[in-house]
Amino acid sequence: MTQIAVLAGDGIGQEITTQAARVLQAVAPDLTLVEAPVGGAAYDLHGHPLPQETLDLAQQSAAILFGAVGDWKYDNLPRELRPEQAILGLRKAMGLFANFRPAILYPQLAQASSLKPEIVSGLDILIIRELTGDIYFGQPRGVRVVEEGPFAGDKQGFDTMLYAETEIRRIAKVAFEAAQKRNKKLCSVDKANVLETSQLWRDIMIEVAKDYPDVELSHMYVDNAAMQLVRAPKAFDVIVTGNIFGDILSDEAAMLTGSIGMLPSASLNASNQGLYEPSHGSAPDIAGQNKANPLATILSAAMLLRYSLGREAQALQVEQAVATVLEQGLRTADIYSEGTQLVGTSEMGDAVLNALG
Ligand SMILES: NC(=O)c1ccc[n+]([C@@H]2O[C@H](COP(=O)([O-])OP(=O)(O)OC[C@H]3O[C@@H](n4cnc5c(N)ncnc54)[C@H](O)[C@@H]3O)[C@@H](O)[C@H]2O)c1
Ligand SMILES: CC(C)[C@H](C(=O)O)[C@@H](O)C(=O)O
Ligand SMILES: [Mg+2]
Repeated sequence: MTQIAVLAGDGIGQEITTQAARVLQAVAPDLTLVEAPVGGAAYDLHGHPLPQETLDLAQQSAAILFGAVGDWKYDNLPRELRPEQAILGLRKAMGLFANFRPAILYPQLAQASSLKPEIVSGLDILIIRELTGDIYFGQPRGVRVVEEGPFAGDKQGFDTMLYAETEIRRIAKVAFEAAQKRNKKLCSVDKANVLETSQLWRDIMIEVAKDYPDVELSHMYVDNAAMQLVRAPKAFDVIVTGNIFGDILSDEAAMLTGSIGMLPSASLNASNQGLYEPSHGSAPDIAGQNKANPLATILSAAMLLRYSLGREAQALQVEQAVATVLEQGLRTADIYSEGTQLVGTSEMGDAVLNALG
């Protein structure tokens, strides 16, 4: 029995994972999908965003299909009880350090992108984001009172950006190997002109590059990368970067594809156990209205089939079905343009199911 944990979470999480789970079950009826609460939904039920039973289920499953967590109503809880701790906790507990965020423009969506069609048409880039280190997890962090200097007596918030050599080396290897399978161009994004963490990152990238002479390594500062992503995104092939820069750049790249509702992701650990989720959040502003685009989650399910289960043919079947519904002109509100047909979340799911062939 191959078990998949389905963790829907909050906001649009339930709506989008319902559609992705239907698609997954249709292409792979042998999979056993088991649901568990996570995020704010789990806090409401069990007083914790990542209950032990949910973590156990995730760890015992072949892969995890994840929706999204978070809602403004939990923003005043102590940090360790906020919904976002569930996804951060899963990444950390399962060692899911390698996050793949492919930004691919489906030709049918060239009009939906906020950039001119000629800038984005044919776009196919891969952002590889380190996911278990950096300022997200660095200690110490907290709020203290400043003792001296111009701000003495003030409360001061602080976080620590750090990366160990091993953490950089292992994400570098993943990125070079991914680049080898594509156009053999890897751009490492950092802020080495200012940050020690980034200088070490760059030094290790250069060192690891020696083992991959067929891959062309370049470096770019993150501010420039943010600019180049909207100026000439097709100049990139694979981007590798740290946790916080990758978070920001992947949302930016999402818009190149027409909508954040189109960007899937895979988060893998050393044994290719994986968590699959859209790159977007729980979108509380449109939750419960059948408006959310489920395609990023459906495409995440395709990545699950490919990366955790090695089922390339089924993954392609799902991706082809997504291309078909876009070709048919069906659009959720976020990717709608004149002359196309506006549909809701569940209708989009129905259409993908019908297109599976
Ligand atoms: N991995 C995760 O679970 C995850 C990721 C990002 C944000 N969050 C959380 O989500 C909550 C909302 O955060 P936010 O508003 O900054 O980001 P968000 O990604 O949830 O939403 C940003 C904007 O994009 C729209 N959007 C997002 N997904 C969409 C979809 N599938 N279809 C159509 N439109 C979509 C939303 O309506 C909103 O206008 C916060 O609590 C945040 O912490 C969770
Ligand atoms: C919800 C939040 C913790 C998360 C992150 O910052 O990693 C999200 O923005 C993402 O991109 O998956
Ligand atoms: Mg993010």
